[in-house]
Amino acid sequence: MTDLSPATSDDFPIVVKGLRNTFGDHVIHEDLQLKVRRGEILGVVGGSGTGKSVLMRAIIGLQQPTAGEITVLGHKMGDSTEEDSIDLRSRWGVLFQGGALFSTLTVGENVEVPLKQFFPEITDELRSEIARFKVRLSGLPEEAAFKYPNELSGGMKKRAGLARALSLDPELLFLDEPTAGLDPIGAAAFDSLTRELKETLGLTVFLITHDLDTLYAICDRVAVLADKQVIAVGTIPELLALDHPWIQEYFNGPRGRAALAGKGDPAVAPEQDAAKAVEPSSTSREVEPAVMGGADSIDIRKPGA
Ligand SMILES: Nc1ncnc2c1ncn2[C@@H]1O[C@H](COP(=O)(O)OP(=O)(O)OP(=O)(O)O)[C@@H](O)[C@H]1O
Repeated sequence: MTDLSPATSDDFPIVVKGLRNTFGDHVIHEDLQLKVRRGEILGVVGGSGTGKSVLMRAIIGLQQPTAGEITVLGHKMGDSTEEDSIDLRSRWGVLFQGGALFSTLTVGENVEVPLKQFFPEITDELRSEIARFKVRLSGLPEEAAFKYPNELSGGMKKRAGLARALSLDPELLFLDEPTAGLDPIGAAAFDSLTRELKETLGLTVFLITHDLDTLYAICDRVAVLADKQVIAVGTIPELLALDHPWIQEYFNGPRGRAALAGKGDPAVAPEQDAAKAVEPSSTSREVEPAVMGGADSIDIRKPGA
């Protein structure tokens, strides 16, 4: 059985124990356990409808669990005072599927929304300057701050959503299928940006994805959701060593093998250069694949354990 007792918020900014989520009679999670390590990019995978987004929403307090305990940055969710929970919400950023930008606000104004909410004392001028900085940090040209979401390409919208997620200098970044709908070049550039931001800003990243290339390129570990639980957490080689049918089919199926073959393929480099041309001012760079291995890193949950 997975040992969850020594978790501290320093080592594990997110700890989920015995989580149960239901919608009426529909049980999504049952006794789900998960620990996210500080400074890692944790990829979260699972078939459609296995509850990846519900898990993310539960962690950030948008979904009230039926049972279980979620501790984020040392605070037990649901137990905090109003003041604590406001403080907590200012320490994470979320990029929802589709970006979830306000269509009637410019990109810059979108980025300013959390700043206004959490730091109302900041002057208009400073708030606008911070927003423009976050827009640039997300690999967009500064002029994009003055555009409306409908004037942006899909890739630029994702970056705008990322700029808003970064507005409060978060410690935790939640990304829900960030590369969905992007062409392979745009997706690779977004992956590079995620890795670069994680390294330079010291973020811990919870990344839901169906994108095998993303998993291979930037995730330190991967958590697999199936049968209402996180059935395994580890590096991809560690997961590949497991005899679980879904894991084998996912990573060893035709798409998994293609993603593995593409990893480290020298042809990737020119594509990523091309990405810079497609999305002006991209801060993307080629990233080294995440270091794999580490005997202590695998965490396998046996069904029923
Ligand atoms: N607000 C809700 N009310 C009722 N059922 C819901 C609600 N939100 C999610 N569900 C159900 O919970 C299950 C898990 O949904 P979730 O969106 O977390 O899946 P997912 O693993 O993220 O799927 P996908 O990979 O397709 O995005 C689904 O069956 C979904 O229909």
